[in-house]
Amino acid sequence: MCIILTTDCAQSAKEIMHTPPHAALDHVPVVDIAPFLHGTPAQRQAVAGEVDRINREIGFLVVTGHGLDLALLDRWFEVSREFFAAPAEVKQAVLAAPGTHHGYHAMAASGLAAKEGETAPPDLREYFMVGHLDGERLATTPSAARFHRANRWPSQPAGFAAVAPAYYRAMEALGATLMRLFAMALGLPEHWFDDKIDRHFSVLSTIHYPAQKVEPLPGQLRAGAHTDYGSLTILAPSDAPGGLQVRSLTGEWMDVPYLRDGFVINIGDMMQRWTNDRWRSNFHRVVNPPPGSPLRPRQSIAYFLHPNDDAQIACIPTCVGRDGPLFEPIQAGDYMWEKEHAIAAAQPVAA
Ligand SMILES: O=C(O)CCC(=O)C(=O)O
Ligand SMILES: [Fe+2]
Repeated sequence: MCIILTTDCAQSAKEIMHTPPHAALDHVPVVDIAPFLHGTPAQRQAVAGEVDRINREIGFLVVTGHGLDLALLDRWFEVSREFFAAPAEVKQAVLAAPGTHHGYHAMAASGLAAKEGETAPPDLREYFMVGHLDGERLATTPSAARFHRANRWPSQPAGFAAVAPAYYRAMEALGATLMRLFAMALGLPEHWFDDKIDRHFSVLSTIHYPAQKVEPLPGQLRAGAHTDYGSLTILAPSDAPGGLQVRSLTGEWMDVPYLRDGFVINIGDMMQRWTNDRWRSNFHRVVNPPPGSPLRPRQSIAYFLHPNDDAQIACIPTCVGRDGPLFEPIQAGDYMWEKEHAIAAAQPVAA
């Protein structure tokens, strides 16, 4: 593929690649993206430069100024809470078929740390996943049909089937915006990713971590340490004890700050590979509430942005560096399929 860059742009991308490492971040930074959305070219570039620096170091940031309607987020939290509180048969009726995302995933039935080869007990959470809203139409080839299918909606609560798609659409829009910011951060034309995500197989997961009335098993967490495996994740956390932590460069766990209007954005393994290891897909986990804290559940909502099934994940031209591409090109869907099957094979037995 031929990428046309202006001399300035190519030069600055090259300089970024060879900038010596500076003081490591010891916190997850907050970035206001309003100047990227509404600012001058220089203001937009300043946000992009900051995002590049953060993604190279820790691959996690909290984004504000995104313009998303928080009332929609609150409503999605609310209908999700009602769904998780619904009778068991309501949840069982929409149980995800084995090996698929779409639908309900039962409490402590899987563990994220298993993906990293750990033998930790299953995670103390249950979740419901929504796939592309036009999944049936996009399942045009056997390859695409691995990820695309019809969504299923629970019979309760009544608002679920309307709120979930509305939130999914808001995430599609924010995801596309962030990919444009990422393109600029990588010294690419702003719309470089657009045609690689226009038939995406992103999944939205609404997650419930119940109040812990019984002590967890040794080594058992709300979500075990893992990296995400897509291109980027947009997470809406909630403010409750026992939250999200990210690993620092020196190996310590850092709490991710909670902001009412902040989305936590992180790089996944596929984006690390796409950027030829320029950006970091970092370890994170959700810890248990500290002993003695009030008994409270936690909710979060994660949108995992995956490109089109047939997008080629080959070293991005501005990321080649001195040593050339580190990885073979791979089709996005194949990459994900291999990852997910490795996880399925490594799952602990449900408690
Ligand atoms: O619930 C959270 O805060 C994070 C969840 C997470 O990392 C994941 O589902 O991949
Ligand atoms: Fe994660």
